[in-house]
Order: sequence, then C-alpha cells, then structure tokens
Amino acid sequence: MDETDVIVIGGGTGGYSTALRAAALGLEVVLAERDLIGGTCLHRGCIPSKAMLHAAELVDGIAEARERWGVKASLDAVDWSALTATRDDIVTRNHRGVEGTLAHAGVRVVRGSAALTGPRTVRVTPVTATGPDGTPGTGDGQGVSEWTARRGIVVATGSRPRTLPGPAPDGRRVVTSDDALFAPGLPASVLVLGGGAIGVEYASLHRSMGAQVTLVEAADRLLPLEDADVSRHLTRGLKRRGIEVLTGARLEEAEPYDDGVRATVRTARGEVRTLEVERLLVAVGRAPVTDGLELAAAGLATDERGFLAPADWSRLETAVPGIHVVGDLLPPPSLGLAHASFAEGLVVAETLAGGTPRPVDYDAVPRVTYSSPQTASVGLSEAAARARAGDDAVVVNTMPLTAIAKGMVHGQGGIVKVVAERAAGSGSAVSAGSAPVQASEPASAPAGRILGVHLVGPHVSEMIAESQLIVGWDAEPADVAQHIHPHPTLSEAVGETYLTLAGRGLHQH
Ligand SMILES: Cc1cc2nc3c(=O)[nH]c(=O)nc-3n(C[C@H](O)[C@H](O)[C@H](O)COP(=O)(O)OP(=O)(O)OC[C@H]3O[C@@H](n4cnc5c(N)ncnc54)[C@H](O)[C@@H]3O)c2cc1C
Ligand SMILES: NC(=O)c1ccc[n+]([C@@H]2O[C@H](COP(=O)([O-])OP(=O)(O)OC[C@H]3O[C@@H](n4cnc5c(N)ncnc54)[C@H](O)[C@@H]3O)[C@@H](O)[C@H]2O)c1
Repeated sequence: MDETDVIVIGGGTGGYSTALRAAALGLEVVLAERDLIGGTCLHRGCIPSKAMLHAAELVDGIAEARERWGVKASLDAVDWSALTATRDDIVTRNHRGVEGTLAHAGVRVVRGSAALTGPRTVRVTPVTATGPDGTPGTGDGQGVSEWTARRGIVVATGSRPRTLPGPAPDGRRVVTSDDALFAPGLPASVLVLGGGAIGVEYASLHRSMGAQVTLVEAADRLLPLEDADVSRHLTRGLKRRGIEVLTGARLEEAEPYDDGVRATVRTARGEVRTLEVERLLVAVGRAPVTDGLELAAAGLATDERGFLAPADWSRLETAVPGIHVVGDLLPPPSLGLAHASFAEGLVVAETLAGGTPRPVDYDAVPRVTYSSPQTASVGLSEAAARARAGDDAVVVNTMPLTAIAKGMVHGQGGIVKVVAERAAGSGSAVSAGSAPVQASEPASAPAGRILGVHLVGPHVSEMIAESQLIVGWDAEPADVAQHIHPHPTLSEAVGETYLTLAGRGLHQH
C-alpha cells in the first residue's frame, strides 16, 4: 500500500481542479480517472457543445446577413465531418493542455477505476477502455494499486445522462446528449425532451442547422429554475426562430421504427399529438455516478436520489471526516455546473491543506444558456427574492435590449432585469414598464442591495460577469451607477438599469 496526502477520485473539472490546487499548496496528490481527464465538460459537455453552438451562430449569421443587411449570401451546406473535426481538435488540444498542467503541477494520474476500501484507503483497478473521442488517457500503466491518504479523499465521480423508461438510447434514433455528439450527422427533424439547459441548447443548435425542432418540457416553462421573465423571453426568441415549444407537456409513448421515432405527446391542454421525427433527444437531467465506488466500505451512503451529500457544506466534507465531495455528485444547492465544480475544488483543496477558505456562495454562481437567444443570470429570481425578503421589500427594473442602439443593431430582442432590495424609507417601486424614478429625487432612490440579475439576448453570456461581482459584493445601484459603460454596447442596457434604480435614469422611460 502506497501513501500520499490526497487521493482524488475522478478527473473531471471538479476532480482535476481539486488536484491542481492541492498540488500547488504543496500536497502530494494522486488522481484516479477511469476514462479521460477532463470528464464530462471537456469531452461530452461544455466544450464540444459550445464549439457546435459557435458554428450554429455562424450559420444564423448568414441568414441575418441576407435578410436584414442586404448581403447576397446563402448557405450551401454544413459539412458535419468538417465541423466535428474542428470541434474535436479543440477538445483534444484542451485535453492535452489539462494533462500537461497536471503533470507540470506534479499530480500523479493513475488510470483506473477507484473504489473506497476504508475511510482513508482506495484501490485503483486498471481499465482498458479508451474514451468517447478515441484518445487514450494517460496514467502510470501499473496494475492494481492500493493507496492510503494521509490528509483525505475527494470523491468527484460526476454524473451521466438520466434516461426514462421507454426505448433505450440507441445512438441513432433515440439519443442522449452524449450520443448526439458522436452521431454521424444532424437529423432533419428532432423532438427534444426536456427544456433545461441541455434541451434548450440542443434545440437551438439543431434549428440553426436547419432541422424541424419540437421542444417538450414537462414543467410549465423552459428553464424552470430561472426567473419567469427569462423563460418567457427565451421561449419567445426560440419560437420566433421556428422552434415549436410545448411546455406543461408529456411524452406518452415513443416507438422507434426504421427511419425515426413515432412519438405521442400530451400537450398542456390535454390534446394528444403524434409526431414522426428522425431523432428523439432525451435531455431530462443527469444522474450522479457512484457505480464501482464501494462507498459503504468507507461508511458512506448516497441520499435517496443517488447524490453524495456533505455533512458540512462549508468544507464539502461528508459524515466521514477526511472524505470530501465536489462537482455533479453533490446534491442541490450545488448547481451541476463546471465553474461551480472549480470553486468547490478550490475550497476542498485549501481545506485539506489546513486552510479555512470561504465556502462556495451558490447564490452568486452565474448560470448561462448558450442558445440563441442566450440567457445569463446570477443571484435570486424575482419570485425567490420576494419569497425570501417579502413582497414589499423587493424592487425590480426591466429594460428591453432593443431600447438601446446596439440592441437594435443586433435586432434579436432580449432583456436586462435587475432585482434589488427596496432601500430603507423608499416608497416608490420600479417595475417593468413603470414610470422611471425621477432624476430630481436621487435621495429617494428606491433600490438597495442588488439581489439578482437576469439577461436574455445576444452575447449575454459575456455580459454577466460584471453583475456577478455586483451581486457577490452586495453592491447597491448607486455604487454601480457611477461606473460608465462603453457606448454603443449591449452592456449599456445593464448600466442604464442600474442608473434608473439609483434614481438617475437617463434614457429609460
Ligand atoms: C451537454 C452538456 C453541456 C454542458 N455545458 C455546460 C456549460 O456550458 N457550462 C457548465 O458550467 N457546465 C456545463 N455542463 C455541466 C458540466 O459538464 C458538469 O457540471 C461538470 O462536467 C461536472 O464535473 P465533475 O468533475 O463533477 O464530473 P465529470 O465531469 O462527470 O467527471 C467525473 C469523472 O470521474 C470519472 N469517474 C467516475 N467514477 C470513477 C471511478 N470509480 N474511478 C475513477 N474515475 C471515475 C469519470 O470517468 C469522469 O471523468 C454541461 C453538461 C453537459 C452534459
Ligand atoms: N450552459 C450550461 O451551463 C449547461 C449546458 C448544459 C448542461 N448543463 C448542466 O447539465 C445538467 C443537466 O442538464 P439538463 O438540461 O439535462 O437537466 P436539467 O435538470 O437542468 O433539465 C431537465 C429538464 O427536463 C425536464 N423534464 C424532466 N423529465 C421530463 C419528461 N419526462 N418530459 C419532459 N420534460 C422533462 C425538467 O422539468 C427539466 O426542466 C444541469 O446541471 C445543467 O445545468 C449546463
């Protein structure tokens, strides 16, 4: 049995970030990975999907150039194999980069499937499989190894697509987000089941590439965890692009046949619709991965949904002292997002090195959907703010992006919505479409601390960063309003929204 300071199980974003930070703090780290370093995000999630969505944006640009700007351009065809080659090259280069960074940091990567054998011990059994992109992972190439962790063990085994009873994914007609990447091409028609981030992004991608798309969501709105106005404006934007959006709808039956899938959907109004589509893409969430981990050997068990919950959220430490958990294996309020897992990795590594890092503030983690239109949010939705602080304690200011010149240039609609605490002693409320706060009354500016910011529209993924600092630093509109936004940019709409909430509105009326 070999000894090390820290053993990390799983080399996705959660695991490798923990390993890197722990090594940087001088700890000896072993990282066990049974597939490819980089995990879901790099090989089957964030990176390949955003690469394809970038190509989709270029395709949409051709239509916009022709229809709005008089550019005599047309789309001949999308060469799927060229598109996926570029995508895979980006993934491969990132994969090599992360492996190189780990090696440089001195992290020892052991290729194999890890199981707990006690509260401080792990066994790693080699696996022979290569990853989905065919690239072999790195490792020591040794046989079964047994490790004792002097400081602690970090479980970062992530998640996989959740499937439903009914036809199993076959990689061709019924697919998950994993299979959709490696399918030989894009279908002419698709039913996307699930209107969370994956469903919305893949519906958007397929539509850009010319497919007929029906998006079916069981809840009464898309992105049901986001602010209701985000769902509303996103739905409007997707419908404008020709995507059929059915919310409050259920898939009753799906029957694969030679060339596709015959699906029966019950709509919110109780109508039964039969759709024949080339592909059914199931995007109904992700399930935590713990198979082969042998948690019980360390005295651990998952919760009823399969997550490994920490007993101490501030240190992300389980009920067994010294065993920590990061990433998609965590239940809510963790968010199933790569950047949340990076933050969790930092907290756990610094804890294991003897520090007392600030816990992750899940309310302040930005959430982005890279569809067309995009959505980007941070902090509380209006409903959550009202539920937490009370109806009278909240003010809201919403501004359409088309109210500013750059929004008109883009011509895609969208909104900036800011949710804030009502300032003490302020009587007036600001809300969508209401009269602006008078500039002559700056002392009675209605808004205090900013609780949430919600954006829908083009490029808003790149615009959320300032609001993330504003929410994270408990800023008030008056603190922000004096900082000037460049003209003409979409970000001006954010600045103008804060100006109004500070009682100094310029253009908003
Ligand atoms: C289509 C899609 C798009 C996404 N887009 C985004 C996005 O744009 N932005 C964003 O923030 N998030 C996005 N996500 C979510 C993001 O991918 C996850 O939150 C993130 O990958 C979680 O990282 P993790 O380290 O917890 O788990 P994973 O990345 O799943 O890594 C876990 C690793 O553990 C390994 N493992 C499992 N069991 C064992 C074992 N017993 N022994 C050894 N190794 C083991 C696995 O092989 C895997 O490599 C997306 C997800 C999907 C599916
Ligand atoms: N841009 C991003 O940050 C990004 C992109 C993709 C994925 N992710 C993350 O990956 C994870 C998985 O994403 P996801 O979209 O699969 O999961 P999700 O849980 O976010 O959304 C799943 C959706 O499917 C719906 N649903 C469930 N069962 C259904 C059914 N039978 N019929 C119709 N609808 C049904 C749910 O109501 C929900 O809205 C999430 O944590 C997500 O945040 C993030």
